[in-house]
Amino acid sequence: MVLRTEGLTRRFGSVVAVDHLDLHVAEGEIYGFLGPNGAGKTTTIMMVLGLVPPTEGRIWLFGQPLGAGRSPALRRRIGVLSEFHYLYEEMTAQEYLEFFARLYGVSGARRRIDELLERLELADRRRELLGGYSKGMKQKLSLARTLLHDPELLILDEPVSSLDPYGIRQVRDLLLEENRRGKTLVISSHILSEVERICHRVGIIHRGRLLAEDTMDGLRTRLATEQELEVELERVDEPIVAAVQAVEGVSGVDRRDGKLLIRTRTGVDLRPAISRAIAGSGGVVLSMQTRQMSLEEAFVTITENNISLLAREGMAS
Ligand SMILES: Nc1ncnc2c1ncn2[C@@H]1O[C@H](COP(=O)(O)OP(=O)(O)OP(=O)(O)O)[C@@H](O)[C@H]1O
Repeated sequence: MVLRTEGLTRRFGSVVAVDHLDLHVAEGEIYGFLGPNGAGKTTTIMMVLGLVPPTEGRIWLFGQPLGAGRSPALRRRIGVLSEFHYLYEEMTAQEYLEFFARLYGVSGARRRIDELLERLELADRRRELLGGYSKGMKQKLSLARTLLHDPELLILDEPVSSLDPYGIRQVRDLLLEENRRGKTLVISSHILSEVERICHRVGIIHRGRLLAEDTMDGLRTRLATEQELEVELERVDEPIVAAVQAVEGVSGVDRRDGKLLIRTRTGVDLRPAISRAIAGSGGVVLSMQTRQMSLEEAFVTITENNISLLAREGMAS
């Protein structure tokens, strides 16, 4: 495990920002750390970085327990992109990266800086003062700084919050490449469609508690209380709809654009029974597709509607 926490807790007065969190991030994985505003993501990251002391609980980084002091050797193995990065407005991008390269003692800094600026399409703007940079450009430059010393573990707090879709794609491609080179990534975000695209596993945190920690597929399966089947028919009529509605396990049927949208419970495959019901009413099935629940839907479900359900099921401690 690159990162592990056990019973990690942080209180601010009467507020429990992080509540007995057990996280597991394995080497080489891209881990999405998701949660709504105020869920406790930043506080968790600050504790992992040794910037905020935990009230209770323990943290291991690269298998070593995190002590009270911040070890410089440990810091060098981690790259952090936080929302609070301060950029020196009177420096150019080139000067800024050279400054940090010297600070970190990066060898082969010139090539690394060139490569990162090229990858993030900032190379043409490298001689401009950062005061004139847009928010998106600043965010990309902060990411370049985070990657500069080639850290093994990247902790990225909302890495694409200021980026347009094109910038998001650039950053995503760069992060995927870092991961292919063996880097472990922890990405805290609420931009779910992007996280969904690159994370191997996600942890969902709400009010400081971990509601779920699972692979994307596992999470979808566990979160979806209903799934939807989209059935295309040669023709749709009322007897067919009635026959489908009568199939046990079907909770609703809608007609849209000559198709049937059938809601069913998860965990049961009703396709054979539905096919038989349609055929028995004289219908002909042209195609049948199960619609996957996106993480965005899962996330909305988990944070707004299904918390008590999840708590009851004991999906996470
Ligand atoms: N220094 C502090 N003093 C008091 N309360 C704090 C402090 N830092 C965080 N909190 C509280 O702890 C809770 C968790 O906040 P945190 O910033 O960790 O959430 P987050 O998931 O990062 O949210 P966001 O997505 O909005 O950044 C919130 O209720 C917040 O108000």
